[in-house]
Amino acid sequence: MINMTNNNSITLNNVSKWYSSHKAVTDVNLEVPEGCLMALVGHNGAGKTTLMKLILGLIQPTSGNISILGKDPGDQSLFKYREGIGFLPENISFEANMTGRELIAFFSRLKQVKKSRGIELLEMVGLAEAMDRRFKTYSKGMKQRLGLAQALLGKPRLLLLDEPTSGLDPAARLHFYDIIRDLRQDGATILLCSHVLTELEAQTDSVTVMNSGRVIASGTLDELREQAGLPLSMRITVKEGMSEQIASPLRAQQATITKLNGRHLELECAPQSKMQLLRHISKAGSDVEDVELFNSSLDQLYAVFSDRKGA
Ligand SMILES: Nc1ncnc2c1ncn2[C@@H]1O[C@H](COP(=O)(O)OP(=O)(O)OP(=O)(O)O)[C@@H](O)[C@H]1O
Repeated sequence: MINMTNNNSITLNNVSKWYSSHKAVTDVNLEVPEGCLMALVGHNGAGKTTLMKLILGLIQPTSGNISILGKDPGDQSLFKYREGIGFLPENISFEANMTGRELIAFFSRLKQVKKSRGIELLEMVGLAEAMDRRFKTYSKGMKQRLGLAQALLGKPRLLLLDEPTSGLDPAARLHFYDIIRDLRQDGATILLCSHVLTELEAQTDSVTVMNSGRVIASGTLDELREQAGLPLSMRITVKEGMSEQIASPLRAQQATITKLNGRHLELECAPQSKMQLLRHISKAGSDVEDVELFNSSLDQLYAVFSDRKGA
C-alpha cells in the first residue's frame, strides 16, 4: 500500500534526456512514494528504459533534477547507498561460461552480501537444481530468474524491474508476484516496466503511461478511470421475461442499455451514477437475480490515453 508519509523514493522534476537532437524523454515529472509499486507502461520507444537508466544514474539528464532515496543518482561518491537499489534490466546477459552459483557469488561480493544469501535467492527463484549449470545453457525464463535473484541481493529498498516477467511461464509469473508482495510487505519501493498490462492490474498502486518520451497519464487505476471517462458496464440477470420492465426506469437514469434479452440486460453508465442505478435495480427485489459490475481494464485505459495522443 502507498505510504502516506509523503516520503518519495523517486522524484523527477522536469527531466529531459536528448540524444543529439532526438528527445528520448521530455519534461517528465514523477513521484514514487516509499513503499509504492508503480507500473511504467508505454509503446516501444516511449522512453521507459531511458527513464530507468536516468533514475539509476547510468545516464545523465539533459535537463531537470532526479532524486532517489533522497540522493542524486549521478553522484559517483554515493556508492554505498547503491546497495539499497536492485535493478533487473530488460535483456539480462551474464558471462556465458559461468554457472548460476558462480555468477550469484560474484554479484554477492559486489553488493557485499554473504554468498549464502545469494544461494538462498537462487533457491527462492527456483534455480536450486540448475545453479551448477553454465549460464549459456539456461532458458530465457531461467536467465530472467537469475537476473531477479541478483536484483534482490542486499534486500533492496528500491527495485527497478524492466520487463521482469518476460520469458517466465505462468507458474513462474505467479511466483514472481508472490516475491514482489513479500518485498512490499518489507517496505520496498518498486518501479516496474511491462507490456503485460493484464497482470499489472492486481499488483500496482499506480500506473504512469508514457508516450513519445512524455508522461501522458499517471495515477491509481481509479484516478486513471476517472481521467479516461470510460463508462462502467453492468450485467443484470433477471427472472425470465422481466428484462424490459427493469430496463425502462434505468434508461431514465442515464444508463445506456447495450443488450437485452429474456433473462439478461447489459448497460453502460458513468462511474458516478453507479450507486444511484444500483438503488433503482434493488427496488426490483427478487426479480433481479444477479448484478455484475465491470470496470475498465488497464488495457482499455491505455488504449484511450494512447489514442488521445494520436499514437
Ligand atoms: N543510446 C541511445 N542513443 C540514441 N537514441 C536512443 C538511445 N537509447 C534510447 N534511444 C531512443 O530513445 C527512445 C526511447 O527509448 P527507450 O529504450 O527508453 O524506450 P522504451 O519505452 O524502453 O521501449 P521498449 O518498450 O521497446 O523497451 C527511442 O526512440 C530510442 O530509439
